[in-house]
Amino acid sequence: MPDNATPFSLDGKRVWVAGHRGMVGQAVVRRLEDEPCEILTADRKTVDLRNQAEVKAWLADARPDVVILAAARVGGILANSTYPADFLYDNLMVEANIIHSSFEVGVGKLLFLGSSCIYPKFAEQPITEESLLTGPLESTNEAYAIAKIAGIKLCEAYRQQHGADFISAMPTNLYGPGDNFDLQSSHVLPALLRRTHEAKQRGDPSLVIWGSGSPRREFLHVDDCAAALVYLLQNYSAPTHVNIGFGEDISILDLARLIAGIVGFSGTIEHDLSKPDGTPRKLMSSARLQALGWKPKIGLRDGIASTYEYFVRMTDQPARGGSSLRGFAASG
Ligand SMILES: NC(=O)C1=CN([C@@H]2O[C@H](COP(=O)(O)OP(=O)(O)OC[C@H]3O[C@@H](n4cnc5c(N)ncnc54)[C@H](OP(=O)(O)O)[C@@H]3O)[C@@H](O)[C@H]2O)C=CC1
Ligand SMILES: C[C@H]1O[C@H](OP(=O)(O)OP(=O)(O)OC[C@H]2O[C@@H](n3cnc4c(=O)[nH]c(N)nc43)[C@H](O)[C@@H]2O)[C@@H](O)[C@@H](O)C1=O
Repeated sequence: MPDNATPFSLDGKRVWVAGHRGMVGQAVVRRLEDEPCEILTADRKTVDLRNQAEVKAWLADARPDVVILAAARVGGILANSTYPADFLYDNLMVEANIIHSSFEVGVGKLLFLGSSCIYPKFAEQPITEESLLTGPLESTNEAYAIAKIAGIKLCEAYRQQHGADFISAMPTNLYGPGDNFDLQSSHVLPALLRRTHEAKQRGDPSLVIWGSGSPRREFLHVDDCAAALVYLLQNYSAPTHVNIGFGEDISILDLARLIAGIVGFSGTIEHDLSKPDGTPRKLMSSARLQALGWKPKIGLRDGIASTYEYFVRMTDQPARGGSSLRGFAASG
């Protein structure tokens, strides 16, 4: 069987999960523990992925058969719009270093993770893979989106020029255990879980959400995302990137109401209109992935409820000597 044929077996393979400490990386590691492969990891102190020499040396030494590129500078709407240079530079460097050096050391299969923000701001809904580069991007995350589009194009180019089996997946907005709960830099779902929990604890009469509440987003549990990523590794080999979505979207106001119900907060919801709304709607078509034979299992209500249990468990820990909840100590 040629190297880039499907199905691709992970049996006995050495798989490097780049970004294994992040929300997606942790979920991918959990999922790969069910496969007969060897999982390789390297933390930021060992390899700064923006540093070409460090990435090259690490890959030349570790010699993975498979690379899952789940490392990136990631953040919500405010972080993206406040630090565009960091989001563009870091992500371009991480992708370019890992994709190029993986090719040089002969990695057999590489999976690059992009994001649904690569699509035009006013793309037709649900958004198909063909919408890429058909219109202007949303300004709040243009820098990040351009870096992610460059990553897709790098994978396509190494496939076209060198026959490398490099593929790309575009997950929708994700949530779950291991998420960043920092109120300034996080995405909406972890931010609202934390803010609603704290409002309930304080007995606040109201809760503030950013923007008008009218934008619609599609949310996928990170364990479903990890399952889809491993499925794509095993069953997909082609130039076109593949959307990974949940199949339904929800307005931010309805998400806030859903979270309030799960947390048990009965106050009112108010709006901070100084904060951006971002793209009005982002519902992807996952028809290509479904045609390959994969669909999600975790419903939004159940997924949020289990993520809230995780959050409460983690926030309990300072009393017992220190929290491992990401972004918890850093914000107010
Ligand atoms: N979260 C979401 O809603 C979505 C995420 N994605 C994509 O999924 C991927 C993972 O995202 P997610 O898990 O949420 O992000 P996280 O921020 O949780 O994790 C990112 C990981 O990348 C590592 N990393 C970043 N920069 C460097 C660097 N210079 N050197 C070494 N390691 C680095 C971080 O290391 P450290 O722990 O040391 O900081 C961290 O482990 C990204 O490609 C993202 O674009 C796509 C769609 C939605
Ligand atoms: C995954 C994806 O994530 C980002 O794009 P986004 O979907 O716009 O991000 P978000 O989750 O931060 O916001 C979604 C919506 O929710 C509203 N909102 C309300 N209240 C809070 C709140 O408290 N925090 C945040 N962050 N948003 C809030 C907010 O105003 C917006 O209307 C990019 O990083 C992008 O690059 C990317 O790939």
